[in-house]
Amino acid sequence: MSFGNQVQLKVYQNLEENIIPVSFEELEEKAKKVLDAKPFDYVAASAGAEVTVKNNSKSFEKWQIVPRMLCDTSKRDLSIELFGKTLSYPLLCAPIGVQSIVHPEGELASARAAAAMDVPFISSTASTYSLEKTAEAMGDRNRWFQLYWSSDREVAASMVRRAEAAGYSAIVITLDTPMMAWREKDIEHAYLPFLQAEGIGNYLSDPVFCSRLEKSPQEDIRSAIMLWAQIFGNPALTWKDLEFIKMQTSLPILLKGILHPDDAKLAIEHGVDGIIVSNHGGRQVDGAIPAIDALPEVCDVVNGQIPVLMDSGIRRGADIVKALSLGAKAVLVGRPYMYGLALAGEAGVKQVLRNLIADFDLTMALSGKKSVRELDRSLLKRI
Ligand SMILES: Cc1cc2nc3c(=O)[nH]c(=O)nc-3n(C[C@H](O)[C@H](O)[C@H](O)COP(=O)(O)O)c2cc1C
Ligand SMILES: O=C(O)C(=O)c1ccccc1
Repeated sequence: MSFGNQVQLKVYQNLEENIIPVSFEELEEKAKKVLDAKPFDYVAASAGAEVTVKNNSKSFEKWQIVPRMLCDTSKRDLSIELFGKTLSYPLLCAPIGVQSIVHPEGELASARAAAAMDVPFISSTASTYSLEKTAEAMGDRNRWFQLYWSSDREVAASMVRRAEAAGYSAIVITLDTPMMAWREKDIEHAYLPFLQAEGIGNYLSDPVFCSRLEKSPQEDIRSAIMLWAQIFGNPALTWKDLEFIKMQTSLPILLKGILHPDDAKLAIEHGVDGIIVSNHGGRQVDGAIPAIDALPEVCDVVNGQIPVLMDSGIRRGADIVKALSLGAKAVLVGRPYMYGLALAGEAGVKQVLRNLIADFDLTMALSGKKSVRELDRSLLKRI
């Protein structure tokens, strides 16, 4: 038997390092065993009756790969070009807030793992550690900053400026979460880590945020938490407001949470540099369309003018092959790396990323494609 790829070879050679389950389902199950119910449910659960999160996965199954034969896939290229940089793989770590609830090193461990695997890390506004500390953990590796647009727009502007100064190379504005959705598990547990000051590291270290407080967060953490709760999201935002953020930075701006083709059109009209098709892993609008089903129409209206990325339901290599074949330039992995983090910190995240890349490379090759540029809709059949 021959090994299909270098990453796979590494997976086999490092069997003793295989410290976490390989399958997503077992990974989730094991994370459930080691974590307390509150943080586990915060990560695993979704909005409402959790219909959308289930359909995110089910809809991937509706798209089936029809592999091609005799295509010489002995040498393969997984790299892509994005905003003037070469990415080794069409994969990024999704922005995930408050990672310290599953592991004390939180985002710092995930960011180090992403850097080691040459996977860009998207740092969340709602991180436990500040964006500067996360940047420091990554050296010169590619990183993006995700913005939750505060209702105090000077706070939002300050974070964007800090991100640019700290070497982040793109800004992702998440549009689908101006407020937290109805998440039944979190309500049952009465669990919101932010109320214990977890996940607000970017605010506590922000000069504009701190200037709004009478006393420093060290002297009066309750007031800081209250202010955070007041200004976290901004449901009043409209397309016109994008101009303000664009004025704060020269970095490319992506909009995350696009599902409707008309919103994709508006995004282009308003001069953004990229979009991320996402339903936030089913955590916001329960009943929302699965992201993989929204992707083809969005890609049709975008028609190659700007890169379209996607997340929500990426679990295995075949999911990446399908998303890219439907027009995504790259995908974001979410919950799987949180479970890797919960089980084994930095090494766990590394293993999740390495397995996903190896699986993607093999699935692409066995489908008869030697580079991501060759993936298109002719490879898929919808049932
Ligand atoms: C625990 C958790 C926290 C998240 N925090 C953020 C966040 O701070 N900012 C953001 O844009 N998206 C956030 N997301 C959404 C992810 O970026 C991504 O859209 C989602 O995880 C994709 O779904 P999947 O994990 O089921 O694949 C979060 C998701 C989870 C599971
Ligand atoms: O939990 C989430 O999905 C999320 O996006 C979020 C929102 C606010 C703070 C932290 C995470």
